[in-house]
Amino acid sequence: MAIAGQVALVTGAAQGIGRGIALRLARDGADVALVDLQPEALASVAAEIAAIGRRATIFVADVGDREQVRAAIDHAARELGGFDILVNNAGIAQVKALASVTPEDVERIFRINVHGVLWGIQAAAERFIATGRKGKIVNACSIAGHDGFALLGVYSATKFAVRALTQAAAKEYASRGITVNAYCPGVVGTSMWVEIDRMFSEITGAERGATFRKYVDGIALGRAETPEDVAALVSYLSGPDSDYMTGQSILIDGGMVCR
Ligand SMILES: NC(=O)C1=CN([C@@H]2O[C@H](COP(=O)(O)OP(=O)(O)OC[C@H]3O[C@@H](n4cnc5c(N)ncnc54)[C@H](O)[C@@H]3O)[C@@H](O)[C@H]2O)C=CC1
Ligand SMILES: CC(=O)C(C)=O
Repeated sequence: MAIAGQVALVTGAAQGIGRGIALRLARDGADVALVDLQPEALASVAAEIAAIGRRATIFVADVGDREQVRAAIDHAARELGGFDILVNNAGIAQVKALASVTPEDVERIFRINVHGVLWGIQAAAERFIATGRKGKIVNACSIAGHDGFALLGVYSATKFAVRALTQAAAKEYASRGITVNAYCPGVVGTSMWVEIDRMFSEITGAERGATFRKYVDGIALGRAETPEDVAALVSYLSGPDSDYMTGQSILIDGGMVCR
């Protein structure tokens, strides 16, 4: 119960990895603010957290909008009585050949995966400094933030950008006792991968499920990752055992990409 009584805010918490992280932080003893675009799914995760015995509050916000991210953090602090941990998890993927990428594609993906992380870092750090908290910021990166993947070029670029923001923010806020790290999952069996697999099929003609299986075949530990695998690392990065770690983007991918 290393973070018992602390308040965490998780974006993209309605499903997949974000839901897994929110439930894990609640089991670790935190009260959790759940942010996403999907109110009904958020309410269902909030009910799961209540069943664990922790408080949850939901807030519908688009992480690509700076003011909405600020409002979400204000809401969390007001409803749950503080603010200690931000997990910038929300993200989207697109599978497309670089030759076909449009300015609209780039703007849409960067707006959520990169701007969303930046607005979260800004608003969280400002509040941590104002309240004297040595807060924790944890960002969603990816294996694609360590290695550029074919047909996932723009997505990969966003995750390299998240690594850069994580490093810069860690250095800017270190003197305030705020740590900033990122988790880099491999192939997690969520809706995102169902969608990635579908988009690969459209481009390459591969049968549905084949791209997912091909990627899983490249995992040394021999299985796809679960949200719970990722949440275990986020739990560590959110708690006091990682107090001497900052600016790191940690691979948790079953040995797919070794650095
Ligand atoms: N699934 C995977 O294999 C991997 C995922 N990741 C990263 O982990 C994070 C979570 O991924 P998954 O859970 O797999 O995805 P997912 O697609 O299952 O869930 C993403 C959640 O983010 C929400 N979201 C999307 N745009 C939003 C916005 N503008 N504002 C607020 N919420 C928004 C969605 O409604 C959804 O609930 C993402 O940043 C992704 O890039 C990284 C490596 C691998
Ligand atoms: C979704 C994701 O980050 C990859 C590369 O699978």
